[in-house]
Formats: sequence, structure tokens, C-alpha cells
Amino acid sequence: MTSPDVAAPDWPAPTAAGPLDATVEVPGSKSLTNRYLVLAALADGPGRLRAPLRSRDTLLMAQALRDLGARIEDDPAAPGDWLVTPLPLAGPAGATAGTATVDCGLAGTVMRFLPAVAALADRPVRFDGDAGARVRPMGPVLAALRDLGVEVTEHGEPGHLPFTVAGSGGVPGGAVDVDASASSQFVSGLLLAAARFGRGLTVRHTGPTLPSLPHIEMTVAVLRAAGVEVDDSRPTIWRVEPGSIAARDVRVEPDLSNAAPFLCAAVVAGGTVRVPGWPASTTQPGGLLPGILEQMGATTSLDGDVLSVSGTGVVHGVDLDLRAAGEIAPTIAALAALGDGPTRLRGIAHLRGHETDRLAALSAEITRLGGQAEQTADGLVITPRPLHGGTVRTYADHRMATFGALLGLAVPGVLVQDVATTAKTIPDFVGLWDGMLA
Ligand SMILES: O=C(O)C1=C[C@@H](OP(=O)(O)O)[C@@H](O)[C@H](O)C1
Ligand SMILES: C=C(OP(=O)(O)O)C(=O)O
Repeated sequence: MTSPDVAAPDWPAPTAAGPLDATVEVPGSKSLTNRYLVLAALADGPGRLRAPLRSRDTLLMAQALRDLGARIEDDPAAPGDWLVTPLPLAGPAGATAGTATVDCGLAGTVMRFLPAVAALADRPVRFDGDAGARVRPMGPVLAALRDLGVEVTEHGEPGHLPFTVAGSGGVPGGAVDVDASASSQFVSGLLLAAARFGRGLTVRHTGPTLPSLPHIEMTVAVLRAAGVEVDDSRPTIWRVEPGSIAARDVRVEPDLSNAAPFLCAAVVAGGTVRVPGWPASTTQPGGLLPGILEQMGATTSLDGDVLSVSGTGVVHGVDLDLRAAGEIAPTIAALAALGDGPTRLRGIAHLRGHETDRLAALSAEITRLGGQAEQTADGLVITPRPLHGGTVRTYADHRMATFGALLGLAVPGVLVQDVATTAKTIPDFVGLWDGMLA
């Protein structure tokens, strides 16, 4: 008998029997799906998302927008697509009684993108999420909203979930400073709603470092594609003009960061893995993967829209600044632990505020399997050692689970705790992984 109180058994990560020869269809991008959903909910008419990601993070975003008053429905004529009818945005005169609630789960995009949208709502909106979400940094978002005249009440640790945003039907906008050194999502969340502010918004980043710049560029690109005027000509300052957001019919690119473990499998096991639907140009940070994997010993080619990565099983150690692409760091760390020399990963101090403290988690789990990995002020130094089997702890972090799967290809006896946590961004990770190895 199973009971929800009984933890699922650890997943025995399969070892690779030989070189790979596989094509893997990777589901849609989390970051694009959740941006398109927000913009569709703020648009001036009904829109459509084609091939959106349907995973925990995007289902939470869709549900949250429904809870705020949008309609998001499956299209019976095109299975998988979402039809979006925007939020009413009634203004103060149309104020609705009662508090709406938003469940953020562990999704950074939900907790950082929706408070500014909630400020436009016609009632208070209470935000909360998983236990792990309550320790993720939120302070700069809440401070920025308060600076813009929005009332925010915190219910727990200051600067963290849970909190309530008192939606009052509109935000005057203007200009705001935000320290986004802990997450680029602080900037993206303000920019996504800003065209709906009375005077638009100028956001100025004030912190010492800025992670994940491609994700901010992605925000600017999706806004411009929806007809919003954005000036990003000055480094770390963004200006969004007030105006309407065009209703769109958009197709979501595959999630290139979720393609990473599959592509890296070819580097670890040898052989070739292909991912179709690879965009010719993209703002996804996973677009940096081919270059990184070549440095680590792979060969890559883009034939039409199919990216192929081939490896020999030999992985080179590297010195990499991953500031622009922190979300692929756990995957690169797995490669590094199997490398032929030390690897230094830099520019990723902000990973301490991801789904878990990823620098601590990666260091602990590499060490648990017999490897060597030390934290630095802004990253990791990984020195390959012969690894042995053991149980990889995943800390509710989808990328720690795929990290464990990748190590398991080369190291017999690796078990991955709570592999179901991959559902945060990949439906059926185990099925896709087994399919790649079949
Ligand atoms: O805007 C986005 O969609 C994201 C931005 C990045 O966040 P950080 O800047 O907090 O790393 C990235 O790591 C996350 O997976 C998705
Ligand atoms: C950091 C990540 O997620 P989130 O959007 O929750 O910040 C991630 O997916 O690696």
C-alpha cells in the first residue's frame, strides 16, 4: 500500500551501457511560458500560447493568473495550447471583495513576476509557497513596490514570503531603484507589468553584480514583441513606456536549460544526442551551451533546427564564468565532477538563493559520492576524484535531481532521492531519460 506520507523510493539512476545515439524532444521553456502567460494576462485582447511548458512552475503561474481573474483554458482544437483571456483590470471602481491567494510553490518566476501584477488588481493578494520558497530572497521586489506607493504587508520573515500586496486597481509608476544582485527576476518582474503603470517605469539596478542578464534581455524581447516600447540602451537601466500590450499568438521554444542534462549525457557517455527545435537565435541562457560543451571536449553542430552534441566520454576541466547562465551550473558541475582536471565555476553566488543553496548542495553531494568540491565566495572549485555510488540528496531542487542522473550515467550505484522533483520544470523526466538510453 502507498500513502502520501511515505516518501517515494530513491530512483536508481541508470548507467550508460555504451555510447548514446538518441534524439530527445525537450518540452517548452519555463521562462518563456511564464513570461508569455503574464503578458497575455495583461494584454488588450485574447491570446494563444502554442506548445507551452506544462510543468509545476507553469501550472502554478496559470493558476495564479486565474486566481487574479484571467481565463486560461485548453484549446480543444489544438491539444496542448493555452487560450488566455486577460485580467479584467477593473480599476478601483470595480473593487472585488475578499483576498485572492497565490500559491508560488517553489517557482521564482511566480513569486517575483506576480507581485507587480497583483498591485494592478482590484483587491488584496496574498502570496505564499513551499517551505523552501519562504527562504528565497524577495526583499528588493517588496521594497520597490513600496517605493512605488504600493502597500505590502509581510506576514513572516521580512523580505520573504508570505506577504500581501494591496492591489488598488492601478500603479502610478515612474522610477525605482532595485538591487538585483540576488536575482535578475527582481528586474524582470517589474518590467513585465510596467507598461500597465500610469507613467510606465524606469528601473535602475543598484547592486554590485547582475546575474542572468540573458533573462532580462528575454523580458525586454517579449515586451517588444508585444508592442511595448522599452529602452535598454544604458547598462543596468531599463525604461518601459506606458501603453497597451498586444494580444499575441506565440509558439514557445524548447527549454534549452532542460535540454542540458540530455546533451551533457553524450559528453559523459560518448556518442551523440540531438535536440530538435533548437532556435537559430535565442535569449535563453541555454543558448550558451554549445560553446561551453565544446570547451569541455564535445563537438556540436546545428543542422537546420537540430542541435547535435557528440562526446567521447572524456570531459575537460574548465574555468567558467556562469553569471549569465546560473541555472545550468548544476548540470555543468556534474560534468566537472567527471572531468580530467579541476574546474572553477565563477559568478554564481546568487545560486545560494535558488531552489536550495545550490553551492552548498553541489559541494555536499559531490563530496558524498567521493569527489571534491569546495565553495568559493562566488562559485565552486571541483576537483575530479574517482566517484562511488550512493544516494544523491536533491533538496526539492529539480536541477539537483538531473545532476544526480548525469553522474549516474558514469558511476554505478547512484540513487537519486525524490526524482519526482524534476516535475518543477520537466514533465516525465524519467521517461525522457530512459527513452534516451533505450
Ligand atoms: O527570469 C527567469 O525566467 C529566470 C531567471 C534566472 O533567475 P536568477 O537571476 O535568480 O538566477 C534563472 O536562474 C531562473 O531559472 C529563471
Ligand atoms: C533557478 C531556477 O528556478 P526559479 O525560476 O524558481 O528561480 C531554475 O530553474 O534553475
